[in-house]
Amino acid sequence: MAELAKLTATVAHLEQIVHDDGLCDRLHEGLVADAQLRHRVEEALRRANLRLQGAGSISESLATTGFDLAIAHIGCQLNIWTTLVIQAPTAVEADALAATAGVDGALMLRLLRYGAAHDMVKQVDRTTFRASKGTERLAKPSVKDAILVSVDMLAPMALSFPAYLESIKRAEPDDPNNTAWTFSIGKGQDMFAYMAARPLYADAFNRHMTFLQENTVPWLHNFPLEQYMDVNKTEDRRVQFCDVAGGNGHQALNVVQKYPTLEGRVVVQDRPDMTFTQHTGVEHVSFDLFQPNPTKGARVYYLRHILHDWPDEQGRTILTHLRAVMENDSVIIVNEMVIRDVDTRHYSTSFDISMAMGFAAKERTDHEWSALFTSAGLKRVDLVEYDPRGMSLQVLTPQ
Ligand SMILES: C[S@@+](CC[C@H](N)C(=O)[O-])C[C@H]1O[C@@H](n2cnc3c(N)ncnc32)[C@H](O)[C@@H]1O
Repeated sequence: MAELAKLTATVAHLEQIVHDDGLCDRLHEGLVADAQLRHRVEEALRRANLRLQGAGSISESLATTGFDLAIAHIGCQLNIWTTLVIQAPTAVEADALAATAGVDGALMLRLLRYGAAHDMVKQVDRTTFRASKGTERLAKPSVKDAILVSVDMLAPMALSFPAYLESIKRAEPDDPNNTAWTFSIGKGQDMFAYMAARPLYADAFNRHMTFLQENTVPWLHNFPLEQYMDVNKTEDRRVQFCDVAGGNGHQALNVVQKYPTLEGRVVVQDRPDMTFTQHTGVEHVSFDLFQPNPTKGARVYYLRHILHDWPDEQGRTILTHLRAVMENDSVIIVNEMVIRDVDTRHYSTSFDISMAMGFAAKERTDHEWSALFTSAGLKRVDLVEYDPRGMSLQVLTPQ
């Protein structure tokens, strides 16, 4: 069959990529610079793999879904990835790694063999391993943070989702006080309050939120934010940019860095129990999303990954509080996913389901966003998709 011959040639090309580190690195660099192509490659490889699998393969991959996460986490806990990266390019005997980590030698060999089959390490011979690109990635603090949050928080929450849905009689989740999270790990406490009481997770989560932007096209690259702020005005202490529930302020920092002549104030608001990173040029203000906003008349109120954490009723309250403190020339800029109605993708639908689990909230379609804004007395005057995975900027003014 001609199609099989074609597939054989495609697979041979992919195998060549997999086995040639230099080629892999060059392609990786190219994809970092081309987000559209990177997204197409990710989707095409993932979907082709799913489409070509038989029922047996699908049940095997579903049955082993959590294994990569578990082994990646064990590797972090035992410092396997960092040790291999420090030793690189020298290869290390499994026994030596086992002795350093205080683990049984035979077990270490099996963990490393799994790692080699899943691109976490490179196997040199029967008992020797060295760092690969995959090991370097696993050794990055940001990846370690994501693994920790996933193992201790997200994965257990996801596995409780079926039982939780039964407990709410299969309704669409819409109560932020009763979510798969509060039902399982949170034991009644919402995720933000849970993390605020546990700095290990709050810090990892905040660093993860900062890291998220590394995998998307930076929103400030092509967006003319200067149209909405007074970037060159002197002696004006008006708030120019207010990052509403901005976490540790990394987005506001990007604004200060992009507009060094910005004279007005840049403010980051978040919960009083949230620990902030101090950034030069960025002020911190404690606030509550559900109380009147203390920062009046800012030029820009910016919300990234906030409204997707809340159902419509709470989203409307958040926007109404902002609407109440806007001046005639103020805008709200919402940096969120606009999820497609059809031809949906892995990234956006995964986020959507995780919002349902964690917060009884959702990623919204174009239509759902418009309805939410209108219900809060706002109108959308611009919509720019800046990332191929659907991340978009929506500019709102009072109606
Ligand atoms: C998903 S994070 C997004 C953080 C930041 N905007 C970003 O894009 O990295 C949600 C933020 O909302 C804050 N938050 C949650 N509930 C809040 C409340 N009731 N009042 C103020 N901030 C809140 C959290 O502390 C957290 O920093």
